[in-house]
Amino acid sequence: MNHEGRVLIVDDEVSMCELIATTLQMRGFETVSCHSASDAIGLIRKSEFDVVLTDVCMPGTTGLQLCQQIAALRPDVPVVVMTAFGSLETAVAAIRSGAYDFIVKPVEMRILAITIARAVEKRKLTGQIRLLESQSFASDGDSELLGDSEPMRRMHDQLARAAPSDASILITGESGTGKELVARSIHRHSGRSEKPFVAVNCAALSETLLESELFGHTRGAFTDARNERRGLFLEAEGGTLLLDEMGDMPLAMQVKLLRALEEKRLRPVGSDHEIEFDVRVLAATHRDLESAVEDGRFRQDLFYRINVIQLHLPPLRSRGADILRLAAHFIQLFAENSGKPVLGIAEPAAEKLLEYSWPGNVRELRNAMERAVALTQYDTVTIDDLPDKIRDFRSGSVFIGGDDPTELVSLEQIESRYIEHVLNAVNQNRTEAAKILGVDRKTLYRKLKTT
Ligand SMILES: Nc1ncnc2c1ncn2[C@@H]1O[C@H](COP(=O)(O)OP(=O)(O)OP(=O)(O)O)[C@@H](O)[C@H]1O
Repeated sequence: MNHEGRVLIVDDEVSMCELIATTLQMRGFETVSCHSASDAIGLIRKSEFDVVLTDVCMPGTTGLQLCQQIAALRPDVPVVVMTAFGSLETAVAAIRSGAYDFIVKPVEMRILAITIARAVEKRKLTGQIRLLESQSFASDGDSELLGDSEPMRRMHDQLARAAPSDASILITGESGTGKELVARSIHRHSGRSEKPFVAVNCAALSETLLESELFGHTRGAFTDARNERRGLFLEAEGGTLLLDEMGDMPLAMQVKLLRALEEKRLRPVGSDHEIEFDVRVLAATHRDLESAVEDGRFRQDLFYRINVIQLHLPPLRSRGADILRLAAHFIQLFAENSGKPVLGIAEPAAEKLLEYSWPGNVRELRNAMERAVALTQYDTVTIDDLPDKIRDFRSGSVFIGGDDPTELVSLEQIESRYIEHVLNAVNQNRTEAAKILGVDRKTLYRKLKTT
């Protein structure tokens, strides 16, 4: 890909989009245009961009709201906002909404090109810093894998047995259940603990970037490759490499990865030579890889290669009293960090934590406790310090689904609505849904087909 960066242009005025696109293309940028914020979000979810350039005034979702959505969805993608001349308030609001920069309309094309180039550069730098941070994560107190509930004990047992072997391990579990923490723990308890632990998020990078990130590249392999890069496999030499969000790896990359793993050799992008490596590979995913294999989205041969041992992290809602142990641990951590004398949690608040369904798992609990410690006016976390979602959560109601609570429906309808409800709760993971529903996967598929 020979271009300076990929820019998404969002403006409801088609002629404006065309003018900007031509200007940027002439300066070597690749551009994609769309005419509404909702189309922009759809494109950002599907494809990789280095910068988003958006107008503020658009019918429907405004450019400022779009900034906020991108900041939540893809904080690594800088947004440049076009504001009307003389409207300083809008420019300030844009920066507050998470925009990286703004340019004033009527747009001066030379300034536009410089601003976009700066934003692309910024994105590259942040990517490198994140990578460094993930590599230098020390094994401090915050990285301990807490939990004493039955499912977590089983997990700890399996971890202790699997860690010293050199086998590939597939770590599965919903988002926020602690998969990365488990990977670090496997590394610490293995014969490779003195060597590096390196983690890479396969979902965050496009196919080309991922290949050069993993295998490295020679100088001049592509436009941006001013220097040679060793790649993460070689950075992790002798140690452990975690391929996080493995279920999102592009199919073409899966082929290259499988070859490298089987031959224990890799070829840096742009090089004629293969290099041997010695790295233990761990993979983590919140997706249902077995279904992905059945649907042709994940290669079966690669699945067998990485799934030598599987460690499954149970969702937080099934860990019983661990919820309170973890809450206490996080309260202590944030109380120490903020210097606030918060000692524990009041009973009604504790009951709510046990009742709640925790779709975001341990990460959600950690965030809730950080917020609660900041908010509380007492020496304990009270029910008022919990987010509304948790405080207002009602469990135990009879499940009917549908919009009308007085509606009377057939058992068959309840079954199909409940299946849909469970699938939504577990991110469409059919293996996990079948477990919760107490049926095997084949039965679940059959029921899905008939509904
Ligand atoms: N058992 C645990 N004990 C203590 N802290 C935990 C535990 N499990 C998870 N955490 C904390 O919860 C947060 C989320 O964990 P982690 O990033 O490992 O989850 P994950 O499953 O890899 O998430 P994702 O699938 O979204 O990448 C981290 O801050 C981690 O330290």
